[in-house]
Amino acid sequence: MEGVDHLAHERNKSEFDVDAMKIVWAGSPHAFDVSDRISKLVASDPGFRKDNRSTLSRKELFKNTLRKAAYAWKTIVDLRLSEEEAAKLRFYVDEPAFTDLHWGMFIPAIKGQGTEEQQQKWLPLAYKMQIIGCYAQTELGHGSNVQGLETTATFDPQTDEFIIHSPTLTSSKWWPGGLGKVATHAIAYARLIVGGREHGVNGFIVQLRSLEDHSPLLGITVGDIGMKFGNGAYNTMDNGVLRFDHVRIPRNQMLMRVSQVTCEGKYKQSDVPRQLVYGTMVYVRQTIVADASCALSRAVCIATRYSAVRRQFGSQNGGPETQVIDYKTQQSRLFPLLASAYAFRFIGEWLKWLYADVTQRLQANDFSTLPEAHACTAGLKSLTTTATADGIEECRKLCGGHGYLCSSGLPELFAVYVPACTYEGDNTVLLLQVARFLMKTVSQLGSSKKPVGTIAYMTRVEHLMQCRCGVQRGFAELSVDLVEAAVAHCQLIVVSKFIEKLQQEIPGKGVKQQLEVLCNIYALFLLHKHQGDFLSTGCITPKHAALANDELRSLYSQVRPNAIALVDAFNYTDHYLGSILGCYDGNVYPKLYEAAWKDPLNESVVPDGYHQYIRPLLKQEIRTARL
Ligand SMILES: CC(C)(COP(=O)(O)OP(=O)(O)OC[C@H]1O[C@@H](n2cnc3c(N)ncnc32)[C@H](O)[C@@H]1OP(=O)(O)O)[C@@H](O)C(=O)NCCC(=O)NCCSC(=O)/C=C/CCCCCCCCCCCCC(=O)O
Ligand SMILES: Cc1cc2nc3c(=O)[nH]c(=O)nc-3n(C[C@H](O)[C@H](O)[C@H](O)COP(=O)(O)OP(=O)(O)OC[C@H]3O[C@@H](n4cnc5c(N)ncnc54)[C@H](O)[C@@H]3O)c2cc1C
Repeated sequence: MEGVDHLAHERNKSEFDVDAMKIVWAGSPHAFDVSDRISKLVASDPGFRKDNRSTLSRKELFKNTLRKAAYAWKTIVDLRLSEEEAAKLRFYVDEPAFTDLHWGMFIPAIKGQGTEEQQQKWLPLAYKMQIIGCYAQTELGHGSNVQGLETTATFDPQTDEFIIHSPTLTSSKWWPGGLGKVATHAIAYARLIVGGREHGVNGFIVQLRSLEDHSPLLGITVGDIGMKFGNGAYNTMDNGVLRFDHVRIPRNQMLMRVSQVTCEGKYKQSDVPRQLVYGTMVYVRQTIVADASCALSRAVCIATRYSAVRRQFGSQNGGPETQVIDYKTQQSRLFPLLASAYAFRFIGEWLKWLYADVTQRLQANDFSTLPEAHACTAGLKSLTTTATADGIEECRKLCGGHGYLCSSGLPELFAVYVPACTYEGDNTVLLLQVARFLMKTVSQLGSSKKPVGTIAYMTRVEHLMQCRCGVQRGFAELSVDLVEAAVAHCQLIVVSKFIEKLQQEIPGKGVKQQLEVLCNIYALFLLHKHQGDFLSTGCITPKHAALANDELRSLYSQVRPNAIALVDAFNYTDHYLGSILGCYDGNVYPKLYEAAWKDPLNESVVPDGYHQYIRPLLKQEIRTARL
């Protein structure tokens, strides 16, 4: 029945203060207030409805996305929302759109790689959305290999301009979000050529479309690259293709914080690492880690609530069947994902601190922690997105057949999420960067340069020094093992930062105890999953492995009575979850049944096509094959 909380009996089992846990999950009382207020604002406004997406054509879907983005901007302006509240509103609108790239990459690129003067010119236009930007780096022929990009930017000293050109088909920009139909400007990455000499890849602000009638400017060929995975999903985003035919831009539209070109045509490299040109990717990778905890927690919330509602087998003397959340196999699949959602939340908080710290250091020309920041953002982006994509699929399977319905919210969540394993850096390519960082650290063991921070533990692996003198097989030859080592390194960081989180003052009855249980589940689940490595390297004995498995079972039993409360702590509205299986009141079956009849296919009792195709079949009016 509507209005009845079918999960009340589960919520009454909770052994901790859920409201206090909501603050922990949000990060602070202020952050909780903003999230709670904005999520309810979006949920209550029919202008942000999203339950019809799966029935729209691509063009209808995209136009609806533009409408929502404009409506969101009007809401932000009318309500005078702060930058923080505006970002939260776009987050809870929950639809990939050009605004992600405008706010999430175009503006950060100008802030990170533009000079003060360039920031003063372009940021006010971008903040007022008087221009709409995208981040055009990837090309048809190159994405991972940035140094392989082919677009050229040739300086013309006669006119004090750069000539931006796509010399080959494979140099066509391909994938940039927002580019296909909306962006008026791009940060385009191109090979800088001055006086016939190449100076690597740099970013250039290029106007693509007229601000009067939105038509592509002279020399610009631009469009959408076509349908992507899933129906709705990421098809709300106009990932685009872009070709330049000798497009001229003023010299002051090359982002010049890292490198400069003077009007005399002199190239100058600032005394900052060239890799700062990659700074926007580092920024986005750290936001992607926080986003992983959001996506995984959404899937876990749905699967946990539904696992408590769903009963299957086990009826005694006509009594109720067993809740599937009580099966040990369901717990062993679900609870490590619940623990991972919390673990990724805290590692996301730490990574945000690390990024802010390295950014502050960079302003003082202190580049000492840049390599570690690159390795951490790359590795943790890879680790958390892989685990989250796999976790969302596991949550779908945990919900049985109904998990495959669009009304479960899980297929759409999966389809929107999985490109995170690729964009902002293919996950394997990024792990190879971590592996390179680890090998460089090993090569420095024994020198005066002592490993600190997240690699401090490597001082204790002196034996690695010997292997350094051993048979040196190439990095490429050992890359599979090195990628595994990179994953292990990142997992150690996640566990360490979860433990550090527990050293902090955490208010609320039973809250710290619950987090300790989840931290132990996260760590012991990894130990169990990789016990072969731990045993073969002598890190643990078979007895330790058995003890760990026993402890895991005990920990699952400790989580069980708190599972619903632990996902309630995410404080997601039913609107944001977009899932009948995960609805707060657990009133699943009536909602599933009601939703079915809303499908367009049920607008008529007799389906279109019956008279044309089925009736002749049934009436044997179609010549049957000779028997
Ligand atoms: C790193 C590469 C793989 C290789 O680069 P290369 O130049 O060849 O370097 P190497 O030779 O490997 O290494 C040389 C040294 O440089 C060091 N290094 C490398 N990279 C970095 C770095 N980034 N920082 C620091 N140092 C670095 C390296 O360690 C070596 O050091 P050493 O010599 O060993 O000491 C490079 O090619 C690469 O990065 N490839 C990956 C390409 C990539 O990631 N592309 C991404 C394109 S953009 C994209 O995909 C966008 C997707 C959009 C998705 C949407 C995301 C959400 C939007 C944001 C969130 C929403 C916010 C909304 C807010 C709101 O609404 O308000
Ligand atoms: C939804 C989506 C949105 C995107 N948005 C943008 C955007 O806004 N702006 C933008 O510029 N780009 C964007 N991209 C592009 C994205 O950044 C690239 O696709 C990504 O960096 C991967 O590069 P690639 O496609 O060249 O993959 P490849 O590198 O071609 O990957 C193919 C395979 O090769 C392997 N591989 C590659 N190099 C190595 C190596 N050295 N060693 C071992 N294995 C290797 C990879 O691991 C992978 O298995 C987007 C992509 C997607 C899917």
